[in-house]
Amino acid sequence: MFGTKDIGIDLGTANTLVYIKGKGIVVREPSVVALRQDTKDIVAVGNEARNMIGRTPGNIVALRPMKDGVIADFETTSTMMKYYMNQALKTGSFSRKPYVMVCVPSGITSVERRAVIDAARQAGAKDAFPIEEPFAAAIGAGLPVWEPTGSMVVDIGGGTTEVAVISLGGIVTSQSIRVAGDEMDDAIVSYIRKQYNLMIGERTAEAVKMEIGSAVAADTDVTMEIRGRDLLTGLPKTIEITQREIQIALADTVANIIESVKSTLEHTPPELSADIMDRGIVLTGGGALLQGLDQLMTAETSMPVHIAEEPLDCVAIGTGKALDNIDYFKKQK
Ligand SMILES: Nc1ncnc2c1ncn2[C@@H]1O[C@H](COP(=O)(O)OP(=O)(O)OP(=O)(O)O)[C@@H](O)[C@H]1O
Repeated sequence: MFGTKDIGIDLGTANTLVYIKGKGIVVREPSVVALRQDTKDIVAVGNEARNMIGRTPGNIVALRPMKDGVIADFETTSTMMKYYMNQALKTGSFSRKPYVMVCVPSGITSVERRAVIDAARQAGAKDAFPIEEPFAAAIGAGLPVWEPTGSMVVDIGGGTTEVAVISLGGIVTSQSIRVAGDEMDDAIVSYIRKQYNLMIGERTAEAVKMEIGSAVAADTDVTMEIRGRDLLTGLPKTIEITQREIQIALADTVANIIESVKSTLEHTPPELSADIMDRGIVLTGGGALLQGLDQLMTAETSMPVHIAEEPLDCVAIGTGKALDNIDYFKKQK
């Protein structure tokens, strides 16, 4: 049995969360880094860097190093992780070097995975272990992953949607698609551009999605004002859009996510399908919060669908809880 100060890190494409056993989530920041372009020196990390997206002068760039589920810029990713780990280490006195469990996006290569683990060691871990995202999400959602029963989790993050069926501590069947929250934002940007000749930023699109986005037949009375740049005049302009329009804008992306759930179910052994039928499909990740997505998925799959409690925190909590079974991960290594 290990001490209560081990660390779980959810290195997500959109958000990075750090969980300390016995303390809960101590860091929750966007996975964004601002760099000076010429020297590559880091100017800001997290919220401060996020506020710079789309607003930087020429020599500074604010970027999401893991956007799209792949590590585009590996050194920056490692530096960002070390920065967050150090922040977490500062929040408590550690009697010894902590064990660290890191959840990495499933799109990354084994070389990149290795490098993330090395970066955690360099940042002060006694040892570090990788954990697969849907597995961590399922643990965090409270699913009985170690038991001989089928559980299905759909983790809809920023860059990727992971669909997995888990039983007896292993992933039986899974799918990972690069369609998730970011793609919803892009769909809103392109809808507004086509319909209104208005260019809006990705942060505005995300705000629209969170406020009035919907996966099901939506209300034309629910509206929101948005600001952007008129592509014809080049001047700033404000328009009003309806929830129904955003539902139309998001329809293809939502259909892709539901399609991957259906096809994973088709590849699921019948005994496990029966278990999932009883327990229901569990949605985690920020995308689970899209209004009506659970309803639509229920209608399309004929399965019960539940949104996990605190969907944005499931992966981080799962990495932390996985530390209770650290022997299992040591053996896997
Ligand atoms: N209320 C909401 N409605 C719709 N989408 C939301 C809501 N809240 C957050 N999101 C979206 O959830 C996504 C972030 O989710 P999350 O933090 O789970 O991703 P991540 O773990 O960083 O990414 P990945 O799983 O790809 O590594 C963002 O695209 C964000 O816009």
